[in-house]
Amino acid sequence: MTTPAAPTLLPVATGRQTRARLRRVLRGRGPSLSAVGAALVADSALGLAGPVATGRITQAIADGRAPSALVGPVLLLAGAAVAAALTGWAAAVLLARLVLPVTGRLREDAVTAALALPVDVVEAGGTGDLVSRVSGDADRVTTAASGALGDFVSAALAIAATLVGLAALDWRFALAGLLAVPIQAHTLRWYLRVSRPVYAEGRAADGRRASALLSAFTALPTLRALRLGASRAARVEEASEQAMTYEFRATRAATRFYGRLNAAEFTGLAAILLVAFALVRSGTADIGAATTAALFFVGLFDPVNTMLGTFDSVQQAGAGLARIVGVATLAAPGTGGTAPAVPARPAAPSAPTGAAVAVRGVHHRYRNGPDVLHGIDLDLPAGRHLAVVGATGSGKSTLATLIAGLRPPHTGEVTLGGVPTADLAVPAPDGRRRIALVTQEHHLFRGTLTDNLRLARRDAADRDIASALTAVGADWVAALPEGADTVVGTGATELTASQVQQLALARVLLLDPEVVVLDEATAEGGSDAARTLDRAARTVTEGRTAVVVAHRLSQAATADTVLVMDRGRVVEHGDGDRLRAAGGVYADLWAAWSGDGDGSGGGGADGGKDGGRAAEPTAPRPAEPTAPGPAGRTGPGPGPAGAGPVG
Ligand SMILES: Nc1ncnc2c1ncn2[C@@H]1O[C@H](COP(=O)(O)OP(=O)(O)OP(=O)(O)O)[C@@H](O)[C@H]1O
Repeated sequence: MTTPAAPTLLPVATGRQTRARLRRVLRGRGPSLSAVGAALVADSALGLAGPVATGRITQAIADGRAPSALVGPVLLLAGAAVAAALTGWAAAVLLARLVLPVTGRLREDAVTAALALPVDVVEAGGTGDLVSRVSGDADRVTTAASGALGDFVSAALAIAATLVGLAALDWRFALAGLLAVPIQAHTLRWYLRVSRPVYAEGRAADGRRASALLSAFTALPTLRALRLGASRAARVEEASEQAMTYEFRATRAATRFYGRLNAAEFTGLAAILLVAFALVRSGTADIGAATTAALFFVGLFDPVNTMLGTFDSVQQAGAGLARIVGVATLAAPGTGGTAPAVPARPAAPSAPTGAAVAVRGVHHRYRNGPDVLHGIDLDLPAGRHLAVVGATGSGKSTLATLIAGLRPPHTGEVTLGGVPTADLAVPAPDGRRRIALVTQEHHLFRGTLTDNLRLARRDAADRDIASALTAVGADWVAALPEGADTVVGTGATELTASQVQQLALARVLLLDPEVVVLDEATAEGGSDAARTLDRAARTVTEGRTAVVVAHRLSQAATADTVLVMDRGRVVEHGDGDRLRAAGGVYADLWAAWSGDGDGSGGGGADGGKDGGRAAEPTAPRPAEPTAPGPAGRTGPGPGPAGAGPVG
């Protein structure tokens, strides 16, 4: 069987990291832990009352005593049963109260950490793997912690109490019972050796299956259009088969494990009965003690099987926990992969001083691919607007995501007010977002339109939402059946791509960031929708530092500076009017665009989309260093010299 092409899975935490994380979340819960321990110990001790009472009853009958002699043991039996029920119930409740907040916190931290992960880490790891960690693994840990863990501890205590009970009857009973231990220990060692890698590989196979499923579902329209459904289904099936293979292997190991445990039970019980026979014959023990000893040992079957059997779930939970903590170690800034965990909220970086953006010597590549940006340098003073133009694939969106801090550059630095923008993905201590990015991807969550906008600011008042909608020209909201309270999204009121884009811009207004990066290209140039979006974009960028990827040249017309990119390099940079006059690449693009119409937006800025004009190789002009311009602006000034390239 061949392995389906799989993304590099996210890392798994080491045992030390996982234990450290557990210690952190359990800190301050000592009293709850003690209460659970006390309830479990009491429950285990009460479990011995049954065999003791039965032994006494057997002895009374063997001695031919009056029925009244049975009253004491029967009362002991009944009392112990009631008390054991109460302690068992208390232990379960106390354990749930301890475990549920702890596992809830673990899951919450994993989700927080996952949301803070750099985009390229998620892309490299596969969204499916991430989803399987914060859902399947987190569920497994919760279930094991509230079920198997309690069973495991109470079984261990029951075993300890029974061994003490056997020794109290006669040390030889305890010794006979211990004969089963080497077989059990050997069985457990064998099982752990065999099953541990099976579980770890099984979890990884689950992650690959989830990734395959997720990518198939997200690409559904494309798969249908290209009739690729069958081949994609075959890949999902292959990933499922791999996951199933591990499940079969785990089941086979578990069956053999329980078979070997039965052999251990048989050996121990046979030894106890032989010792009992010898002790009764020699008069060292009576029938009652022999009965109690045999019942003690039989009573061990369940706890031993439970304890060894819960290794299954405990192991699975351990593997799941290590995978969850692995996400957290990646997300913890500056941990170097050895940090015990992410804090509840990742540490906020130092605050930027001002809203100027600086790009220094930036090269970027996706995973192991070739460089798609080659040595970009750029200075954008606070409050200035930069338009980025260039052919399809020239690196505009990549530069935009680096400036927005969605991913760190491979080499070089992108800063806002002196702080790397990738660190600013975490909101400032005052909850404010410094940078907002509006991309070409539209995200409309099913819910009311208001809910969709409150994603940007949870406490936004209705009037703030109304004024944000007005500012982006979303007059159509008033015509919806319930205005801003209308449920929108799949299966409800559907919105056009341009309307969704307006909502994305309205979100930026609510977010009120210092820097806005716009990389949206929904509307055809020259259409009413394009004009509305251009107006909305101007409103959103007003008073902020702005980077606009100009998919329509109309978007570049009002920028302070224009940056022209070609094949990952800056080939022109400067004032738009002067660049047009300079007769270079931008002038060509402008001519092509305005030639299509009257300059009101008839064509696209992407050379590739315009018949490949700007997609032709463009010879870079001699490099020019970035230097403060005459009016305090940095980078090539607006004069003819400014029409030259930067990088
Ligand atoms: N997530 C990604 N993984 C791998 N390669 C990518 C990724 N995104 C972009 N690229 C590659 O990086 C290069 C630059 O792409 P980018 O999207 O930045 O260009 P662009 O100028 O914005 O193009 P467009 O106008 O079509 O959006 C291209 O070769 C593209 O194939």
